[in-house]
Amino acid sequence: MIQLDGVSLNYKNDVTLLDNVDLHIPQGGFCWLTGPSGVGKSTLLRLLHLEKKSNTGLVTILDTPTNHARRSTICRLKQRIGIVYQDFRLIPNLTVFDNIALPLRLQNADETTVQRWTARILDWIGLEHKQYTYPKTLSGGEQQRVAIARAVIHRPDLLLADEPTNALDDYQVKRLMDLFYDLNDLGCTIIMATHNDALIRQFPATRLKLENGQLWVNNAV
Ligand SMILES: Nc1ncnc2c1ncn2[C@@H]1O[C@H](COP(=O)(O)OP(=O)(O)OP(=O)(O)O)[C@@H](O)[C@H]1O
Repeated sequence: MIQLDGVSLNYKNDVTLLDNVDLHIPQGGFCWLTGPSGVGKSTLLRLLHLEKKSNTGLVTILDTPTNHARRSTICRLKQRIGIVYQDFRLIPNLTVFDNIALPLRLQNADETTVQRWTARILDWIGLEHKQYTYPKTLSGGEQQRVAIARAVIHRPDLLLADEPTNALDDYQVKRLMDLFYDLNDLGCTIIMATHNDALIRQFPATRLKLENGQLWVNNAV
């Protein structure tokens, strides 16, 4: 379960992005996060990923109150979260294989598991032939597929995705949504920021709309 109670958030001397926001998402929920450009969607995802602290209010992630949590608790929680950044944030001096394998290695998975799971997901994203290359040699769409693979390889309990379809073609978008639905069926909570209304219409789910510091929740009919 994800819960925000009276959460406010702003960058120094800047407008309030979240103004006393309450939110409850049950485990296994699937939500679209929408709102005009610059309204704070990426920042909200960073808050849920425990990279950014709120100014006030309580933040509960995967049933764990985080405000006064120890650093070790936060580290363990973060290992249960997958995130696809809008700008991918692949690690430039790691190969495609090592970028994707990173979450498993951070969990100290044994190397046989690392090799097997990474090979499987490389096959799924169609980039086995590029596994020994570095991110800067990839196209935007290829980088996005690597970022998606890295976000899901450790089967997270919470998946945060910031416009993960931007650089993908229609075929890849359909496969991505199938993957996200499969993960969601396994109990993963998914929050996906998008500007793509057609995608939302095609795949109805709860819609969180962020505007003027308020988060409006619309359940899919
Ligand atoms: N590190 C930062 N320091 C100061 N201000 C920031 C920082 N990161 C983002 N902002 C500001 O916070 C506001 C919200 O940015 P954010 O990226 O969260 O919006 P967004 O809704 O995701 O936008 P978009 O849809 O265009 O991706 C913007 O005005 C942005 O300039």
